[in-house]
Amino acid sequence: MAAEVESVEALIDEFVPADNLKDLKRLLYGAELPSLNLSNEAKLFAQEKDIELKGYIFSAASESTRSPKIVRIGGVQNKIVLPTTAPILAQRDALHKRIADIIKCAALSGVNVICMQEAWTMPFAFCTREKQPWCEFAESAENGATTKFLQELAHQYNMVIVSPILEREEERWDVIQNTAVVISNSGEVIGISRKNHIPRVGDFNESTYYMEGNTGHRVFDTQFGKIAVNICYGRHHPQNWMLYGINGADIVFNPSATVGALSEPLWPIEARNAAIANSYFTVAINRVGTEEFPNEFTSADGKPAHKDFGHFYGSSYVAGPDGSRTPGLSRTRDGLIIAEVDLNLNRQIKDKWGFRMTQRLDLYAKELNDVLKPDWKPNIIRE
Ligand SMILES: NC(=O)NCCC(=O)O
Repeated sequence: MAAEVESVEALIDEFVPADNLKDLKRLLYGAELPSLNLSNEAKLFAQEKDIELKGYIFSAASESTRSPKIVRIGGVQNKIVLPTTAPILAQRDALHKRIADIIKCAALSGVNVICMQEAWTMPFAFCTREKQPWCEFAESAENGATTKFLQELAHQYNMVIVSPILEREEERWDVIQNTAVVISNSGEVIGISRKNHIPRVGDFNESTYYMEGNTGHRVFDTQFGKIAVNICYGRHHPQNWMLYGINGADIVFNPSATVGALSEPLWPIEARNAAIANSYFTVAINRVGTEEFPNEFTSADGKPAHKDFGHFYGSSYVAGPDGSRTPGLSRTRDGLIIAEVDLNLNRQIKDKWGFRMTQRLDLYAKELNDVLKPDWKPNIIRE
Protein backbone atom coordinates (compact mmCIF):
# COMPACT_ATOMS: atom_id res chain seq x y z
CA MET A 1 0.00 0.00 0.00
CA ALA A 2 1.32 3.49 -0.86
CA ALA A 3 2.51 5.58 2.09
CA GLU A 4 0.01 8.20 3.26
CA VAL A 5 0.70 11.83 2.34
CA GLU A 6 2.05 13.48 5.50
CA SER A 7 0.06 16.74 5.19
CA VAL A 8 -0.94 19.49 2.78
CA GLU A 9 1.55 21.70 4.57
CA ALA A 10 4.43 19.27 4.01
CA LEU A 11 3.64 19.23 0.28
CA ILE A 12 3.47 23.03 0.17
CA ASP A 13 6.77 23.40 1.98
CA GLU A 14 8.42 20.86 -0.30
CA PHE A 15 7.15 22.11 -3.66
CA VAL A 16 6.14 25.77 -3.47
CA PRO A 17 8.97 28.20 -4.23
CA ALA A 18 9.93 30.38 -1.26
CA ASP A 19 8.85 33.55 -3.15
CA ASN A 20 5.27 32.29 -3.43
CA LEU A 21 4.97 30.75 0.00
CA LYS A 22 3.69 33.82 1.85
CA ASP A 23 1.02 34.58 -0.75
CA LEU A 24 -0.07 30.98 -0.98
CA LYS A 25 -0.45 30.69 2.80
CA ARG A 26 -2.42 33.94 2.90
CA LEU A 27 -4.75 32.65 0.19
CA LEU A 28 -5.15 29.26 1.85
CA TYR A 29 -5.34 30.23 5.51
CA GLY A 30 -6.44 33.88 5.62
CA ALA A 31 -4.57 36.20 7.98
CA GLU A 32 -1.08 34.94 8.69
CA LEU A 33 -1.09 33.56 12.22
CA PRO A 34 2.20 33.95 14.07
CA SER A 35 3.59 30.83 15.70
CA LEU A 36 3.18 30.56 19.44
CA ASN A 37 6.39 30.54 21.45
CA LEU A 38 6.20 27.30 23.38
CA SER A 39 8.47 26.43 26.30
CA ASN A 40 11.58 24.37 25.63
CA GLU A 41 10.36 21.92 28.21
CA ALA A 42 7.15 21.38 26.20
CA LYS A 43 9.08 21.01 22.93
CA LEU A 44 11.55 18.52 24.40
CA PHE A 45 8.79 16.51 26.01
CA ALA A 46 6.85 16.42 22.71
CA GLN A 47 9.95 15.24 20.89
CA GLU A 48 10.69 12.57 23.47
CA LYS A 49 7.11 11.25 23.33
CA ASP A 50 6.71 11.59 19.55
CA ILE A 51 3.92 14.17 19.74
CA GLU A 52 3.59 16.69 16.91
CA LEU A 53 3.27 20.02 18.72
CA LYS A 54 2.11 23.14 16.88
CA GLY A 55 0.92 26.48 18.23
CA TYR A 56 -0.45 29.68 16.65
CA ILE A 57 -1.77 33.05 17.79
CA PHE A 58 -5.11 34.63 16.81
CA SER A 59 -4.97 38.21 18.05
CA ALA A 60 -7.66 40.89 18.29
CA ALA A 61 -7.54 44.68 18.25
CA SER A 62 -7.07 46.23 21.66
CA GLU A 63 -10.18 47.85 23.10
CA SER A 64 -10.51 50.66 25.61
CA THR A 65 -13.60 49.24 27.35
CA ARG A 66 -12.64 45.57 27.58
CA SER A 67 -9.45 43.80 28.53
CA PRO A 68 -8.17 41.10 26.18
CA LYS A 69 -9.56 37.62 26.92
CA ILE A 70 -6.61 35.42 26.13
CA VAL A 71 -7.18 31.67 26.19
CA ARG A 72 -5.02 28.77 25.01
CA ILE A 73 -7.06 26.06 23.32
CA GLY A 74 -5.75 22.55 22.59
CA GLY A 75 -6.99 19.80 20.26
CA VAL A 76 -5.58 16.25 20.50
CA GLN A 77 -5.37 13.68 17.71
CA ASN A 78 -4.01 10.19 18.25
CA LYS A 79 -3.81 6.60 17.05
CA ILE A 80 -5.00 3.70 19.13
CA VAL A 81 -2.11 2.19 21.07
CA LEU A 82 -2.82 -1.55 21.22
CA PRO A 83 -4.34 -3.78 18.54
CA THR A 84 -8.13 -4.16 18.60
CA THR A 85 -7.65 -7.81 19.66
CA ALA A 86 -6.05 -6.86 23.01
CA PRO A 87 -8.21 -7.10 26.17
CA ILE A 88 -10.61 -4.15 26.45
CA LEU A 89 -9.17 -2.74 29.67
CA ALA A 90 -5.62 -3.04 28.34
CA GLN A 91 -6.63 -1.05 25.22
CA ARG A 92 -8.35 1.63 27.30
CA ASP A 93 -5.55 1.93 29.84
CA ALA A 94 -2.92 2.22 27.11
CA LEU A 95 -4.91 5.13 25.65
CA HIS A 96 -5.17 6.72 29.10
CA LYS A 97 -1.39 6.56 29.40
CA ARG A 98 -0.87 8.10 25.95
CA ILE A 99 -3.34 10.88 26.62
CA ALA A 100 -1.77 11.58 30.03
CA ASP A 101 1.45 12.37 28.13
CA ILE A 102 -0.30 14.58 25.60
CA ILE A 103 -2.17 16.46 28.34
CA LYS A 104 1.12 16.93 30.20
CA CYS A 105 2.56 18.38 27.00
CA ALA A 106 -0.45 20.71 26.84
CA ALA A 107 0.09 21.76 30.46
CA LEU A 108 3.76 22.52 29.72
CA SER A 109 2.45 24.66 26.82
CA GLY A 110 0.05 26.64 29.02
CA VAL A 111 -3.16 25.19 27.51
CA ASN A 112 -6.35 26.22 29.38
CA VAL A 113 -8.99 24.15 27.56
CA ILE A 114 -8.33 20.89 25.75
CA CYS A 115 -10.45 18.41 23.80
CA MET A 116 -9.71 14.88 22.64
CA GLN A 117 -11.04 13.12 19.53
CA GLU A 118 -14.44 11.39 19.37
CA ALA A 119 -14.69 8.15 21.41
CA TRP A 120 -11.04 8.55 22.32
CA THR A 121 -10.85 5.62 24.77
CA MET A 122 -11.45 2.97 22.11
CA PRO A 123 -10.94 1.95 18.49
CA PHE A 124 -13.72 3.27 16.25
CA ALA A 125 -15.38 -0.14 16.15
CA PHE A 126 -18.86 0.93 15.06
CA CYS A 127 -18.09 -0.04 11.46
CA THR A 128 -18.22 -3.71 12.53
CA ARG A 129 -21.82 -3.54 13.78
CA GLU A 130 -20.74 -6.13 16.36
CA LYS A 131 -21.95 -5.44 19.87
CA GLN A 132 -19.33 -7.48 21.67
CA PRO A 133 -16.75 -6.76 22.80
CA TRP A 134 -17.01 -3.10 21.73
CA CYS A 135 -19.94 -2.09 23.97
CA GLU A 136 -17.68 -2.91 26.90
CA PHE A 137 -15.83 0.34 26.23
CA ALA A 138 -18.93 2.29 27.31
CA GLU A 139 -18.67 3.86 30.75
CA SER A 140 -20.48 6.26 33.04
CA ALA A 141 -19.98 9.92 32.19
CA GLU A 142 -20.06 10.91 35.86
CA ASN A 143 -18.31 8.00 37.61
CA GLY A 144 -16.47 6.04 34.91
CA ALA A 145 -12.74 5.29 35.08
CA THR A 146 -11.99 7.75 32.27
CA THR A 147 -13.77 10.66 33.91
CA LYS A 148 -12.07 9.94 37.25
CA PHE A 149 -8.68 9.75 35.55
CA LEU A 150 -9.22 13.09 33.79
CA GLN A 151 -10.67 14.83 36.85
CA GLU A 152 -7.30 14.47 38.56
CA LEU A 153 -5.44 15.87 35.54
CA ALA A 154 -7.88 18.77 35.14
CA HIS A 155 -7.36 19.75 38.76
CA GLN A 156 -3.59 19.16 38.70
CA TYR A 157 -3.07 21.26 35.54
CA ASN A 158 -5.86 23.83 36.13
CA MET A 159 -7.22 22.87 32.70
CA VAL A 160 -10.77 22.41 31.39
CA ILE A 161 -10.88 18.97 29.71
CA VAL A 162 -13.47 17.90 27.13
CA SER A 163 -13.60 14.12 27.01
CA PRO A 164 -15.67 12.54 24.21
CA ILE A 165 -16.46 8.93 25.21
CA LEU A 166 -18.88 6.12 24.60
CA GLU A 167 -21.22 6.66 27.53
CA ARG A 168 -23.16 4.02 29.44
CA GLU A 169 -26.18 5.56 31.17
CA GLU A 170 -26.04 3.30 34.19
CA GLU A 171 -28.97 5.01 35.91
CA ARG A 172 -31.14 4.88 32.82
CA TRP A 173 -31.49 1.29 31.64
CA ASP A 174 -27.80 1.02 30.64
CA VAL A 175 -28.49 2.87 27.39
CA ILE A 176 -25.39 3.80 25.36
CA GLN A 177 -24.75 7.36 24.17
CA ASN A 178 -22.05 9.21 22.24
CA THR A 179 -21.14 11.89 24.75
CA ALA A 180 -18.62 14.58 25.55
CA VAL A 181 -17.95 15.04 29.27
CA VAL A 182 -16.89 18.57 30.19
CA ILE A 183 -14.62 18.63 33.24
CA SER A 184 -13.88 21.94 34.94
CA ASN A 185 -10.36 23.07 35.82
CA SER A 186 -11.49 22.53 39.45
CA GLY A 187 -11.79 18.80 38.65
CA GLU A 188 -15.60 18.76 38.89
CA VAL A 189 -17.75 17.48 36.02
CA ILE A 190 -19.62 20.55 34.70
CA GLY A 191 -21.92 18.52 32.45
CA ILE A 192 -22.29 16.46 29.31
CA SER A 193 -23.16 17.13 25.68
CA ARG A 194 -24.35 14.35 23.37
CA LYS A 195 -23.98 13.82 19.63
CA ASN A 196 -27.03 15.25 17.89
CA HIS A 197 -26.67 13.66 14.46
CA ILE A 198 -25.79 9.99 13.91
CA PRO A 199 -24.23 9.01 10.58
CA ARG A 200 -25.67 6.41 8.26
CA VAL A 201 -23.01 6.67 5.58
CA GLY A 202 -20.39 4.25 4.29
CA ASP A 203 -18.89 2.25 7.15
CA PHE A 204 -20.22 4.70 9.71
CA ASN A 205 -23.16 2.69 11.03
CA GLU A 206 -23.35 4.17 14.48
CA SER A 207 -27.13 4.03 14.77
CA THR A 208 -26.67 0.37 15.73
CA TYR A 209 -25.15 1.52 19.03
CA TYR A 210 -26.85 4.76 20.11
CA MET A 211 -29.58 7.18 19.20
CA GLU A 212 -29.47 10.89 18.47
CA GLY A 213 -28.51 12.87 21.59
CA ASN A 214 -30.97 14.60 23.89
CA THR A 215 -28.90 17.41 25.36
CA GLY A 216 -29.63 20.02 22.69
CA HIS A 217 -27.05 22.72 22.06
CA ARG A 218 -25.58 23.22 25.52
CA VAL A 219 -22.94 25.79 26.17
CA PHE A 220 -20.67 25.44 29.21
CA ASP A 221 -19.65 28.67 30.89
CA THR A 222 -16.10 27.90 32.05
CA GLN A 223 -13.39 30.06 33.58
CA PHE A 224 -11.80 30.20 30.12
CA GLY A 225 -14.84 31.09 28.03
CA LYS A 226 -18.12 29.63 26.90
CA ILE A 227 -17.49 26.32 25.17
CA ALA A 228 -19.65 23.81 23.30
CA VAL A 229 -19.10 20.43 21.65
CA ASN A 230 -20.47 19.53 18.22
CA ILE A 231 -19.57 15.85 17.90
CA CYS A 232 -18.32 14.63 14.49
CA TYR A 233 -21.15 14.16 11.98
CA GLY A 234 -22.92 17.21 13.47
CA ARG A 235 -20.41 19.30 11.53
CA HIS A 236 -22.31 18.62 8.29
CA HIS A 237 -25.38 20.39 9.70
CA PRO A 238 -25.06 24.19 9.63
CA GLN A 239 -28.10 24.57 11.89
CA ASN A 240 -26.37 22.48 14.53
CA TRP A 241 -23.38 24.83 14.51
CA MET A 242 -25.76 27.79 14.48
CA LEU A 243 -27.55 26.80 17.67
CA TYR A 244 -24.35 26.57 19.71
CA GLY A 245 -23.70 30.13 18.56
CA ILE A 246 -27.20 31.22 19.45
CA ASN A 247 -26.60 29.90 22.97
CA GLY A 248 -23.51 32.10 23.17
CA ALA A 249 -20.55 29.77 22.51
CA ASP A 250 -17.10 31.40 22.15
CA ILE A 251 -15.39 28.16 21.15
CA VAL A 252 -16.97 25.05 19.60
CA PHE A 253 -14.99 21.81 19.57
CA ASN A 254 -15.70 19.25 16.85
CA PRO A 255 -14.21 15.94 18.04
CA SER A 256 -14.39 13.58 15.08
CA ALA A 257 -13.46 10.21 13.63
CA THR A 258 -13.52 10.27 9.86
CA VAL A 259 -11.66 8.70 6.96
CA GLY A 260 -10.08 10.06 3.82
CA ALA A 261 -12.08 8.37 1.13
CA LEU A 262 -15.30 9.67 2.65
CA SER A 263 -14.83 13.17 3.97
CA GLU A 264 -11.43 14.70 3.30
CA PRO A 265 -12.65 17.27 0.74
CA LEU A 266 -15.22 18.51 3.28
CA TRP A 267 -12.88 18.62 6.27
CA PRO A 268 -11.06 21.94 5.74
CA ILE A 269 -14.29 23.72 4.87
CA GLU A 270 -16.95 22.84 7.41
CA ALA A 271 -15.49 23.86 10.77
CA ARG A 272 -13.90 26.89 9.16
CA ASN A 273 -17.15 27.97 7.61
CA ALA A 274 -18.92 27.47 10.95
CA ALA A 275 -16.44 29.80 12.64
CA ILE A 276 -17.14 32.44 10.01
CA ALA A 277 -20.93 32.07 9.98
CA ASN A 278 -21.26 32.06 13.77
CA SER A 279 -18.53 34.48 14.87
CA TYR A 280 -16.78 32.00 17.17
CA PHE A 281 -13.69 29.81 17.20
CA THR A 282 -13.90 26.19 16.08
CA VAL A 283 -11.51 23.34 16.78
CA ALA A 284 -11.73 20.47 14.27
CA ILE A 285 -10.18 17.29 15.69
CA ASN A 286 -9.82 13.98 13.86
CA ARG A 287 -8.24 10.69 14.88
CA VAL A 288 -5.20 9.22 13.10
CA GLY A 289 -4.21 5.85 11.72
CA THR A 290 -5.77 2.72 10.28
CA GLU A 291 -7.57 0.42 12.70
CA GLU A 292 -7.90 -3.24 11.84
CA PHE A 293 -10.66 -5.38 13.35
CA PRO A 294 -10.65 -9.14 13.90
CA ASN A 295 -13.67 -9.93 11.69
CA GLU A 296 -14.51 -8.74 8.20
CA PHE A 297 -17.43 -6.40 7.61
CA THR A 298 -19.01 -5.05 4.45
CA SER A 299 -19.98 -1.53 3.45
CA ALA A 300 -23.14 -2.67 1.64
CA ASP A 301 -21.73 -1.28 -1.61
CA GLY A 302 -21.02 -4.51 -3.51
CA LYS A 303 -17.31 -4.27 -2.76
CA PRO A 304 -15.40 -7.06 -0.98
CA ALA A 305 -15.63 -7.34 2.79
CA HIS A 306 -12.69 -5.85 4.66
CA LYS A 307 -11.21 -5.59 8.15
CA ASP A 308 -10.40 -1.89 8.27
CA PHE A 309 -12.24 1.32 7.75
CA GLY A 310 -9.62 3.18 5.77
CA HIS A 311 -7.23 5.83 7.00
CA PHE A 312 -8.24 8.33 9.68
CA TYR A 313 -6.43 11.38 8.37
CA GLY A 314 -5.92 13.60 11.45
CA SER A 315 -5.39 17.13 10.01
CA SER A 316 -6.80 18.79 13.13
CA TYR A 317 -6.95 22.59 13.00
CA VAL A 318 -8.37 25.72 14.64
CA ALA A 319 -10.41 28.34 12.77
CA GLY A 320 -11.28 31.88 13.79
CA PRO A 321 -14.35 34.06 13.22
CA ASP A 322 -12.43 36.24 10.75
CA GLY A 323 -11.99 33.27 8.36
CA SER A 324 -8.38 32.62 9.24
CA ARG A 325 -7.26 29.15 10.26
CA THR A 326 -4.17 27.37 11.46
CA PRO A 327 -2.37 24.89 9.27
CA GLY A 328 -3.45 21.32 9.99
CA LEU A 329 -1.62 18.75 12.04
CA SER A 330 -0.15 15.74 10.27
CA ARG A 331 -2.32 13.12 8.53
CA THR A 332 -0.36 10.30 10.19
CA ARG A 333 1.07 11.34 13.57
CA ASP A 334 -0.27 11.87 17.05
CA GLY A 335 -0.36 15.56 17.77
CA LEU A 336 -1.48 18.56 19.76
CA ILE A 337 -2.70 21.71 18.00
CA ILE A 338 -2.68 24.82 20.19
CA ALA A 339 -4.20 28.21 19.47
CA GLU A 340 -3.77 31.20 21.72
CA VAL A 341 -6.88 33.26 20.99
CA ASP A 342 -8.23 36.59 22.15
CA LEU A 343 -11.96 35.92 22.53
CA ASN A 344 -12.62 39.63 21.97
CA LEU A 345 -12.17 38.87 18.28
CA ASN A 346 -15.63 37.24 18.24
CA ARG A 347 -17.45 40.47 19.09
CA GLN A 348 -15.17 42.53 16.86
CA ILE A 349 -16.11 40.32 13.92
CA LYS A 350 -19.80 40.49 14.87
CA ASP A 351 -19.51 44.28 14.76
CA LYS A 352 -17.66 44.19 11.45
CA TRP A 353 -19.78 41.72 9.48
CA GLY A 354 -23.06 41.95 11.40
CA PHE A 355 -24.08 38.33 10.79
CA ARG A 356 -25.91 38.16 14.14
CA MET A 357 -27.57 41.50 13.52
CA THR A 358 -28.68 40.68 9.98
CA GLN A 359 -29.77 37.08 10.54
CA ARG A 360 -33.53 36.54 10.10
CA LEU A 361 -34.47 34.19 12.89
CA ASP A 362 -38.10 35.30 12.55
CA LEU A 363 -38.18 34.21 8.89
CA TYR A 364 -36.31 30.97 9.49
CA ALA A 365 -38.47 30.08 12.49
CA LYS A 366 -41.71 30.66 10.60
CA GLU A 367 -40.63 28.78 7.49
CA LEU A 368 -39.15 25.87 9.45
CA ASN A 369 -42.29 25.66 11.53
CA ASP A 370 -44.33 25.45 8.33
CA VAL A 371 -42.09 22.67 6.97
CA LEU A 372 -43.13 20.45 9.87
CA LYS A 373 -46.83 20.71 9.00
CA PRO A 374 -48.28 17.72 7.08
CA ASP A 375 -49.77 19.99 4.38
CA TRP A 376 -46.49 21.86 3.73
CA LYS A 377 -45.55 22.56 0.12
CA PRO A 378 -42.19 24.00 -1.01
CA ASN A 379 -42.33 27.72 -1.78
CA ILE A 380 -41.71 27.43 -5.53
CA ILE A 381 -43.39 29.61 -8.12
CA ARG A 382 -43.53 27.66 -11.36
CA GLU A 383 -43.45 29.31 -14.76
N1 LIG B 1 -17.94 9.57 13.60
C1 LIG B 1 -18.71 10.07 12.67
O1 LIG B 1 -19.76 10.63 12.92
N2 LIG B 1 -18.26 9.92 11.40
C2 LIG B 1 -19.07 10.14 10.26
C3 LIG B 1 -18.27 10.47 9.08
C4 LIG B 1 -18.11 11.92 8.87
O2 LIG B 1 -18.92 12.70 9.34
O3 LIG B 1 -17.15 12.31 8.23
